[in-house]
Amino acid sequence: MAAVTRTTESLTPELYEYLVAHSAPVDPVLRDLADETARLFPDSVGMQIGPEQGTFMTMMARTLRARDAVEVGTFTGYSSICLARGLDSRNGSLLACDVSEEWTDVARRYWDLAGVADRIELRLGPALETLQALPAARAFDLAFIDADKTGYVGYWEELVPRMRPGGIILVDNTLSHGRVVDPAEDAPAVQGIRDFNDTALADERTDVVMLPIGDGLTMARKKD
Ligand SMILES: C[S@@+](CC[C@H](N)C(=O)[O-])C[C@H]1O[C@@H](n2cnc3c(N)ncnc32)[C@H](O)[C@@H]1O
Repeated sequence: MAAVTRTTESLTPELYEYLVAHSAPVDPVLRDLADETARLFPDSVGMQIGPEQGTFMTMMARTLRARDAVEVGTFTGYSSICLARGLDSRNGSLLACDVSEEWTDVARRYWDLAGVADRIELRLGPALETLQALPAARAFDLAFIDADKTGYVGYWEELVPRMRPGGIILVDNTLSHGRVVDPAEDAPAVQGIRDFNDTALADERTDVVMLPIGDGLTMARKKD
């Protein structure tokens, strides 16, 4: 292994709180959405991205001046609102893919409240089929993958060719809560993430960095 010059700090709960408090504040719509999701779906609320990740994704969309974005795994809409807010306000569009009508019904309500409903198109159904059915010319500046972990390699293979040069793919949960490095861990979801991480690293069409945001956020840039 190459010499390590400096490592990332481990975050204590106090440090994490400080980090969130010193990032752009979460607005009332996202706060209400997080609260309602916790109330309606207490066993699933952990699937939602955290506030600093949401802010980072909005900034990423703005920095890229992204017009066309796609999300694989929408749930109740937190990450889709963060992405949509960063898109070009005149002609930005986000294709949101999910299988759950129940969860995305909540998302639809909050897209209205956040004022981004006009720039989000929801497609219900297995996301791999949705992506495979897109017209050949459909291209993206920004993509976010956050659905079934065993499907990540398939989503990657569909999305990389559709990314514009310089486009960014963000991929969630790439540390699998630390389980990626546990040799005794052989759950399909963890193996799916390991396979994805190896696939992305070996892919010569992109440059990749894993960021210690949330449960690990991989950022891949399509080469020019
Ligand atoms: C981790 S959650 C997404 C969380 C969301 N990005 C957020 O920040 O609130 C994963 C989502 O993927 C969806 N999903 C699971 N398998 C899927 C599939 N094959 N195709 C499309 N969506 C799928 C689930 O219904 C769920 O809403």
